[in-house]
Amino acid sequence: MTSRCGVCCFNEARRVAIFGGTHGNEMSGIMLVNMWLKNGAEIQRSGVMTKPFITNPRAVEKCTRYVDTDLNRAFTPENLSAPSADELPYEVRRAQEINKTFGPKGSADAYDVIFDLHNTTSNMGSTLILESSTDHFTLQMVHYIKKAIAPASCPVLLNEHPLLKYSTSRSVAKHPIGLEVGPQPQGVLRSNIFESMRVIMKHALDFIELFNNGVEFPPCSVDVFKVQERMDYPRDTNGNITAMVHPDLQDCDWEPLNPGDPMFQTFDGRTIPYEGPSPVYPTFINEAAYYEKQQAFVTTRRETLAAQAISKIEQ
Ligand SMILES: CC(=O)N[C@@H](CC(=O)O)C(=O)O
Ligand SMILES: [Zn+2]
Repeated sequence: MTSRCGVCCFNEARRVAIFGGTHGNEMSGIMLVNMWLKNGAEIQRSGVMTKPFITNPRAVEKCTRYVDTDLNRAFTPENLSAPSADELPYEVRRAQEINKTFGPKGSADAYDVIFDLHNTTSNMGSTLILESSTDHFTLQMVHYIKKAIAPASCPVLLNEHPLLKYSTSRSVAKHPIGLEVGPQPQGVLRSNIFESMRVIMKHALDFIELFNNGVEFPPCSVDVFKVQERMDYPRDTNGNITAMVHPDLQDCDWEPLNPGDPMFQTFDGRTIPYEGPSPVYPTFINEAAYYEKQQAFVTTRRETLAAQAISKIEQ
């Protein structure tokens, strides 16, 4: 990136990948990518090479989140630099292969943009996930997508948390972006979720085409939900959960949770309230994959980010 008069200049985004099956039981992304592998006409844009790719084929085959370890946590410097060996967990070997093909992570050779398609059992709608508040290219892209799908909403989750941020598959790209659409049960394909995901991808690729064609995007602001804290279920000393997400909180992703509001309900009907100091916006409420990660939901706060003007570097 270079800068002139407050405009961030980026190279054209020529190499773009769409990942599906980072989790092998999140069906909409898998089905879309498989469909585009057969016929990629709808994801083609002039001047852009868009590569659909199944990231965890063994997990997809078994329709399970992962085989040995979560691929979407595996792109750490340690894993990516480990000497290749058959004894490594399958997903670590796979992360190394993906890093070779689409990275190397952090290098000039890395893909420009990677979209990573996920589904959640939570009622999150179509959510875009960002890993950086200072990547003006992705900020402009999410601003474009939000405008394009309005009045439908498209919340943006920003995960820059020093402890809760993880090493995603998409993180090998210069501009990583996650797309999380729900609610959809694991292993189930829902047509409304599939279509929402497809529409967002259409607008995202349109944005890249406009950018490559020289359209300059003026400064704008983007409302995001910034990750604050992981909230676990109440558990007994054996680690078994002793309460459920409260019915008043279930499905209420992105709605304010105020101090004193019901949060969990014990099996004998007692309510456990939220006791934080101020309102938060919960999301990933009751995500199936997060029971093993000791997370009932994650709290966020609203923030408005400033996106600088962007333009392509003229060659
Ligand atoms: C439900 C699920 O898999 N969510 C994703 C979110 C992301 O891609 O950042 C994950 O935990 O990896
Ligand atoms: Zn996922």
